[in-house]
Amino acid sequence: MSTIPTYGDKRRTRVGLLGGSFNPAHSGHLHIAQEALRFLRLNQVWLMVSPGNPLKSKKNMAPFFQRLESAEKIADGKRIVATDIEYRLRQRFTVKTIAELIRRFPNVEFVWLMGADGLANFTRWKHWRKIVRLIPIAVFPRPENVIPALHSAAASALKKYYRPSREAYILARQKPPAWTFLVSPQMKISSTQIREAGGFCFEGSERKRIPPPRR
Ligand SMILES: Nc1ncnc2c1ncn2[C@@H]1O[C@H](COP(=O)(O)OP(=O)(O)OP(=O)(O)O)[C@@H](O)[C@H]1O
Ligand SMILES: O=C(O)c1ccc[n+]([C@@H]2O[C@H](COP(=O)([O-])O)[C@@H](O)[C@H]2O)c1
Repeated sequence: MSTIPTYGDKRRTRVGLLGGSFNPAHSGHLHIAQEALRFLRLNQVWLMVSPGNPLKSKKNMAPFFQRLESAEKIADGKRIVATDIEYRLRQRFTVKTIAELIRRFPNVEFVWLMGADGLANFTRWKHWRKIVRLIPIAVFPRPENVIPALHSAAASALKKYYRPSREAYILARQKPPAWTFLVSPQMKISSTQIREAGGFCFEGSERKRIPPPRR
């Protein structure tokens, strides 16, 4: 069982937040977590498993704890940590999660990490402009999503806050709004692909097995 990470509570650290459904986790997630550690000079990346993406259907969504387990499998528990913190906070909206994390971890410099598909849809997220004011954002290229992301309404609205990829190493220290689009290798893999190939099977009800959320 993952707990709310406390590493960074007392020390000044830089943490990348990779929010996701992880339905299931895969090498694409691991790849961007590793790239983020390196390019953004982070101390940790938290694979923050969503209790339920507000924009995604519950159909074909595995129970939370199975998705958490799959994120734990790709994590190393040191620099890449799978966390159920959003479940414990009872939060599904990123804006609220980030505000709460900033409040709870005053010494941590957080960066939001997402694939190019996230930027392409970003204006559909609740209070997306507020998210941008709360936290620097690093976007990772993803096959078939680079052009839609760069031509998205969000990219255009946030143009003046764009920082070149070569400055990624200071992004975590920058006062938001600030975002970058990393120049890094792309991985053609998705959870959808894995599910469609029958690679993530789940059955039964999670309700029987899991304790109620703790805060
Ligand atoms: N191959 C990849 N390259 C870049 N970013 C990725 C990749 N896979 C996932 N991500 C990013 O990781 C975060 C979590 O993704 P998610 O858990 O939804 O995986 P997914 O493969 O996109 O899932 P699905 O196919 O079910 O939509 C998102 O910001 C997403 O853009
Ligand atoms: O807050 C929102 O409105 C919102 C809308 C869509 C996605 N998100 C978050 O984006 C992250 C990636 O989601 P997903 O399902 O594409 O992996 C995850 O942390 C979601 O909670 C958040």
